Amino acid sequence: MSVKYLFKERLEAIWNFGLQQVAGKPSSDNQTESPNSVSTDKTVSGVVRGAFPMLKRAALISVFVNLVGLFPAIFSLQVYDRVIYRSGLNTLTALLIGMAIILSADLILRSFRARVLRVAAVRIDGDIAGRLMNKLLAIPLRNLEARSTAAWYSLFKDVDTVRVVWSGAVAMTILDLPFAILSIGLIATIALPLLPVVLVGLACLATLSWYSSGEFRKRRVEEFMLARRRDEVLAEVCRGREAIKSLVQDESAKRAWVESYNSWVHESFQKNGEMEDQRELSTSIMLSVNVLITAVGAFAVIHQWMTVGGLIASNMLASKAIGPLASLSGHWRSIAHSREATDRLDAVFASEEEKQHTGLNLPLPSGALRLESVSYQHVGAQKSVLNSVSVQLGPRGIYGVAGDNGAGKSTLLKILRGLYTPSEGRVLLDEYDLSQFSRQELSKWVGFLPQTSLLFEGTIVDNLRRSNPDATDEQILLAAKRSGAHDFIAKLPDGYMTQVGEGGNRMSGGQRRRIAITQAFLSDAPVLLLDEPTNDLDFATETHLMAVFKSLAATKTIVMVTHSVRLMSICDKIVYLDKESRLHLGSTPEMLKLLYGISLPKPAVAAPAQAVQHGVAPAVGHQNGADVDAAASTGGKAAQA
Ligand SMILES: Nc1ncnc2c1ncn2[C@@H]1O[C@H](COP(=O)(O)OP(=O)(O)OP(=O)(O)O)[C@@H](O)[C@H]1O
Repeated sequence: MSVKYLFKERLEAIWNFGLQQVAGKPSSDNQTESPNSVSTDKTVSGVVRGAFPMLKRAALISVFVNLVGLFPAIFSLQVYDRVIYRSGLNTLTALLIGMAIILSADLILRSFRARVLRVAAVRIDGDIAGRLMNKLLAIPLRNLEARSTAAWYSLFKDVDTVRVVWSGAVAMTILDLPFAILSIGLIATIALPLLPVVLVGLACLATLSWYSSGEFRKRRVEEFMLARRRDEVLAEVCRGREAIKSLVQDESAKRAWVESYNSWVHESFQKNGEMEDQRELSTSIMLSVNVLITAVGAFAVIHQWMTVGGLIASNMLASKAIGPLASLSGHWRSIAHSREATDRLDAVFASEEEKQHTGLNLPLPSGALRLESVSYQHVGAQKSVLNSVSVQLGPRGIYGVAGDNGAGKSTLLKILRGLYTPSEGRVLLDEYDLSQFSRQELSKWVGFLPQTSLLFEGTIVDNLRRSNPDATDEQILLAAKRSGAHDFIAKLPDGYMTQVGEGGNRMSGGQRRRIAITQAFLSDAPVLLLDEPTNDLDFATETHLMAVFKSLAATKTIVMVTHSVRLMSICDKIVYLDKESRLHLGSTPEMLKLLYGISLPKPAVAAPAQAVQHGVAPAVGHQNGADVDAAASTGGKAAQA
């Protein structure tokens, strides 16, 4: 089976394992020794331990690789001491045939070891990356928001860092290190006078290695911390490209980038300079050892304490004995970086997770929402956004949420959706405390439209199915007609198969909004939470949606945050969040009068043709936008006066 499919299966096993963990079911894989068994140890070292059988296999192959690696030196010894002195051409032929076999075995063993290490490294990478993805999806939104997007993204780079140490040069150096003893033993046997030279070389390299392990001992690689900062700035610049261009913020963007880049490049230049010096020094030590071996060896040969063959062979063996230690000086940095990455990943793996599935199949609630003394404080915020608020919304009807910018309206909606857990108090949906359910369970009961409409690369229909993978084509069509999205989608050359681009950037703001509203409509939940639903929408679409909302409110509880007085006019009640984060509930006419000095005109009942055409009952109430707009402007003027 190809590696591609092997690891696809493994990633699926990790994903299923994550789901079982979330569902609270024990994993049957844990008890078996199948290649896809997933360790229950949630740390990076746990994952590495899972790959121990492969690493042990690589260590075992290393024994043979290192034994076979002694043969070229033995070959030289035989050629110089026996073949040359005795003109033994037959012996030379036999030795050459033997060496050809040994060198072939050496090549096979080395390739095999490299492959075993590569497979172990990919398995370690796949397991950690798979768990990280599971974890990322399970971390509560509040904690996700506490770090920048780039910081989360860089955790996946940490996985690469861990993998690099377990594969390739670093792993091979570590595996070869203990076998230096074999070369030293052979030198002691064939050229004892050279042993002190080799031991002095080893001592010098060990000292250099200890010196170059400073970052490992400090548990901090400054250069990589600064590289993370540089990447964060870069990510922010890329994300804000439109604002930077349109508001001509080039200078400040460049300044922020230059600052982070300079700090990184300064540290990188300095550290790489130190590393290069250390590398050159270790090369010099190795060359000096070779020169000294030749000099001391010549002296010993003259005094017949050893043979010329022993001298040549010892020079080769000395390189094998001290080579891994010399390489280690250059690998400390990767090892230190990997340990730092491991600590960071372990901290994330140990962090709090969202509520897991209860597994219960409860009857659909009627949609009555009740907040009981709810307070909420964001991570790192000085004060609470909501202060002991209590209110009952629904069942059924439309509730508008009004308040100044930053008053906490979106936060309130996220609490009602179960995305934020109250710092104090509780939220009930019918008689159920929301905090007992998982996000997935709640999605069947509570539909949500976020303030910003973010789509994912793919087609329109892909994006719609993301919010309800089981939706039928008919349900998608109905939801799109309700949101007003169908009108523009039907006119696109590729219709529902149109590519939306990265983040939906091939769609206009209003088109993105209509798709996002369709997504919210696709969940047939008894509660619908809408954060500024008609942002970016044209007058006609807003009018159409007002009728749709009114119609849906006959069976659902709709809570919508809005700054639009026109939209507020269709609400049954309005919740107002004041500057002290307190909540006030009143009827729409009463609150509009109180907040904006607007008196609503008499209800008009003309339903928009589009809404009726899409099977939506006529809206009742104050949906006559023109009247409200006129009233709003009068009210605004009155308030100003
Ligand atoms: N992730 C966050 N971390 C820290 N503070 C936050 C976070 N999100 C919002 N806040 C703060 O919480 C307060 C309420 O924010 P929220 O988005 O709920 O306000 P809002 O009433 O919806 O505002 P607007 O009308 O401008 O959309 C603000 O002071 C904001 O700075």
